[in-house]
Amino acid sequence: MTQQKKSKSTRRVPRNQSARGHALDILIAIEEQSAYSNLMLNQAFQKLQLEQQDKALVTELVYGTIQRQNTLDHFLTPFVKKGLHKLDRWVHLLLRMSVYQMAYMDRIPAHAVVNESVTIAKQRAHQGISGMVNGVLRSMLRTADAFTVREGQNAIETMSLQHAHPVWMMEQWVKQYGEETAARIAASNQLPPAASLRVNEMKMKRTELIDILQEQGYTVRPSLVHPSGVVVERGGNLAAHPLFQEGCFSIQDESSMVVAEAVAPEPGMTVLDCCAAPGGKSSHMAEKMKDQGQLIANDLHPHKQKLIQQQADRLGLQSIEAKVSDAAQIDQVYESGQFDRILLDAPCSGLGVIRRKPDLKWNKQAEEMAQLPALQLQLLEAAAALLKPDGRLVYSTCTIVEQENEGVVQSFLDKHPEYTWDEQMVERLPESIQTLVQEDAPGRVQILPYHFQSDGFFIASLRRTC
Ligand SMILES: C[S@@+](CC[C@H](N)C(=O)[O-])C[C@H]1O[C@@H](n2cnc3c(N)ncnc32)[C@H](O)[C@@H]1O
Repeated sequence: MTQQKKSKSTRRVPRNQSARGHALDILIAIEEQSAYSNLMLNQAFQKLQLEQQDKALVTELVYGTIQRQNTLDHFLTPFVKKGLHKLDRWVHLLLRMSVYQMAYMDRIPAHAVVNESVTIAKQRAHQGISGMVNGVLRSMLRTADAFTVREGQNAIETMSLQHAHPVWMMEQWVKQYGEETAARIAASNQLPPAASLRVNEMKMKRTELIDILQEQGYTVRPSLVHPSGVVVERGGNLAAHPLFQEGCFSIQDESSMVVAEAVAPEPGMTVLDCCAAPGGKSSHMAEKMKDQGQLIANDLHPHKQKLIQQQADRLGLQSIEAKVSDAAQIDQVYESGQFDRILLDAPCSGLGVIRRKPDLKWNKQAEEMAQLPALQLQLLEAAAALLKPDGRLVYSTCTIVEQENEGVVQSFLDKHPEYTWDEQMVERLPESIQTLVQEDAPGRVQILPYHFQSDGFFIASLRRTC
């Protein structure tokens, strides 16, 4: 988020707001409260009761303005003579949001953007500010290359402006993946995420769900990633759908669905999910077990236990037991060698889900991320003590950072000769994902956000030999 800004805003808060006015209020609230954009949008929508069309516009303006903030500032800088850092926070955000519409939203005519932005400025402050907003936006429109990225000081800086990511993050990805792949990851992070559903095969077939939703006017298609997945291209909030309430499907990203395939628990087994809330993968595993056996769904935070239980109740899954404990000490809670399968879906930097949470990329610090592998290794070691000989331990994250993924697993294997890569994992994965597995590394897979326009995910499977 931006560092500048006078803490006291000079704005008045108008009543009867337009969709753009609401979007500006949400952007201001996100900055002032350092809040997550998705949570802030949900909260605002509950209060505002907007039409579906306005909701879509507000969502696009909020996500787009946050997604592209460094590029938008780059475009604005030559036109704001006193410097962006001297603007009031809300004026800066209004300018960013206006430039986002002019540079990236074809369907809104530029003059309409200027007029609307000037009206918003007039409603909130004195004429000087609306005059400045008008002047800046109109001179941008008169300048032929106002919305073209200029060369940065080096190739990485130029990429960071073109693809709207912090320089340090682009640097890290170029080092790990090379320039071309890093650019593809960053470019795909700008695309809006599609919603996807996982059908509960205990209650319904995927084709049945697709037929029902299509008849009701939703635009849906089978997932190319997972055989139980359904991608929703148009139609609205499915969390309110009666079939969701009846447990016929869950809302889950397509990459997330692959994790339970790697674990592949069977009916009657004893399974531990170490970091389970809100319960997406626990419920998927329980469904695969046909709800027979015992699935301990553990999380650190007591308030999240309820989320897991609600999920299990909605889906009618009796085999899930929601528990609370610190997974770093979970070897003190259960007997060693107790579990047939263990999943550690570890807390991570989340850099695979930037499409859903664009604020992540501006808030994360490289130093803070550097602490994660030590914690992840500690969690993996505690979990590993609980697995039966010949059992399976799956480690997954929703990040694309090598140190948190293969790096953690390799450090673990170096210290634990009783564990080895599970080379059979590849055979259990959906065909689409098998194509991503490297021939010489069949026990792990890195899904990148551009592969299927789903979340970036790392999945590794380990086998206990003795
Ligand atoms: C990636 S999320 C898990 C998502 C979950 N597996 C699902 O599919 O719905 C990571 C979870 O780890 C939990 N967590 C973080 N540190 C933990 C710890 N030390 N012990 C147990 N859980 C922890 C967080 O509360 C968070 O819910």
